Amino acid sequence: MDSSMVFAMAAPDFGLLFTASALVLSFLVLVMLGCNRRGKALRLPPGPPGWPLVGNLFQVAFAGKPMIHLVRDLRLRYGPIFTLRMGARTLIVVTSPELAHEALIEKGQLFASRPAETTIRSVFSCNKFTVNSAVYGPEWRSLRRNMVSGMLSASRLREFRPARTSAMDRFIERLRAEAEANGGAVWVLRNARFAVFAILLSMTFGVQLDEDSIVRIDEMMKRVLLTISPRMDDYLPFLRPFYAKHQKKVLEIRKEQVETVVALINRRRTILKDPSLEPNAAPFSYLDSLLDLKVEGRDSAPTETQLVTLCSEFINGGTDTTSTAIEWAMARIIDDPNIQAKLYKEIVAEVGDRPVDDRDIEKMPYLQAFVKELLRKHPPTYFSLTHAAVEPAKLGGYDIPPDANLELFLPTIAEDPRLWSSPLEFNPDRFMTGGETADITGSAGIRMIPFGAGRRICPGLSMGTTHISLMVARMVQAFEWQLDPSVPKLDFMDKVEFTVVMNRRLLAFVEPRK
Ligand code: HEM
Repeated sequence: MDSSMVFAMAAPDFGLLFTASALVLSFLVLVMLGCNRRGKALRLPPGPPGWPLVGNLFQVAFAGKPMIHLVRDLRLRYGPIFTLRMGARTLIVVTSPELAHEALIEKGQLFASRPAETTIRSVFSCNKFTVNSAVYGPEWRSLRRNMVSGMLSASRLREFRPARTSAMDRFIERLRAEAEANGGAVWVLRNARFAVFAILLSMTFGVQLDEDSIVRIDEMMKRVLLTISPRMDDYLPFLRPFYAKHQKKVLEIRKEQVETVVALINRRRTILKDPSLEPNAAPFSYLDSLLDLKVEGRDSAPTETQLVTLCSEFINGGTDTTSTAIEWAMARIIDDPNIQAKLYKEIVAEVGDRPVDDRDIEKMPYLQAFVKELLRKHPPTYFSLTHAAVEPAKLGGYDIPPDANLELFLPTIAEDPRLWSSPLEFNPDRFMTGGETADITGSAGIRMIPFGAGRRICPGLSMGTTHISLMVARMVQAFEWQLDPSVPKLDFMDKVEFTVVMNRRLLAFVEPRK
């Protein structure tokens, strides 16, 4: 989820960039002599020595491996908390359960804020007017309270059962049709992503959309996600003038997003005035909760563009995270026929032929253990969203200035050999009765926190786990899952693509069960 870990080198003017680099080099001597007096007074966590001005930026960018892998090397060398200076930004990376507990639980309030946004992100977040980007304070509290009570509570989750069930039916039919057309082959991530996106769209606007419209909106949202990936000038602000062309493109994409989403907002407004126009529309939607929302510290309800931003946050927050989990889930199920057999046996014993729905999940301990192990071994994001201290703070005895980006690396927590037996093994049985336990909220101690922990914990935790469990159950109930016969063995290598997906897209072969 932490996109500050990837560089999207959005085509700048390389001639100008070269000139700028030459200028920078000529300034280096001056910089070496004078810069960062403030930093000297602080005792930051250790980290690799960097160059003046750029810090460790080029070492990280040209390390030959992505940040998600580099972190493991760096922690061996510098310990469980280390500093990377990425140009103008200071990243402090936390990799151990003890330090995560200190930051998120013991000193939860102190580290509950978010750092300054990049210029592009500010455009898409309406200057931090979203739950995920808002600084810790009354505005964040209002927005988050509304999202949780308005949409993510257990009762709302129940109300949307019909929409979820019909999206699941369509999902299984899509898989069936794709398999029939391709000799049994299906692309797991693409189909899962589409299904989750459709559910979140209908929860956000309460309208039924045809497949073409869903695809069109999804493509637009993907363009937005690509656009907000960090650029070099986020770390080296003096390069900003060289990204003028890209900045123009950013504003065009924002305009496209606003136009697309405003059309959906207007459609919902029309339905609210006269429900008979679309009898299939849901009685409630996330948008409804926002229309007259009173946000602490603001006089008026959200503006049109703020509504666009908040609705987009709801849809995007849950789409890639959930669908990524489904891709890893099916890979594990294909890789270990024993797991698939146990899941299927439990489903048949619990519901027989009737399609599984979310009420059944609570009665399926093996499915729940499988989903827990899935989120332990394959958290959809390896970094939690970036935290920031509300004031100068200490962590692990080191100084953490408020303008530093605090990054929590989740896999090393969930694979800590001091906390887990055989941590690298994928073994759902570890969570069956009498085995290991893990409270994924982290409040009873931090052992695995795929949703973060503390005040900024993911508000979509229940919905996310419900969707994953339900999709896995429906997929195993409808089909027998097999390995692509042209591949000798599954490759569990990972890569970042918004979330952490399989390096080699999962193409699975399915056989309908009946
Ligand atoms: C498997 C599914 C999901 C995973 C693994 C996941 C993971 C995360 C993580 C790691 C964070 C950062 C927590 C922190 O800052 O410490 C987060 C925050 C957030 N997530 Fe999720 N998420 C999932 C699903 C969802 C869903 C379904 C929604 C809403 C529809 C959602 C909305 C959010 C929001 C709004 C935040 C920001 C919370 C805040 O800053 O107060 N997520 N999520």
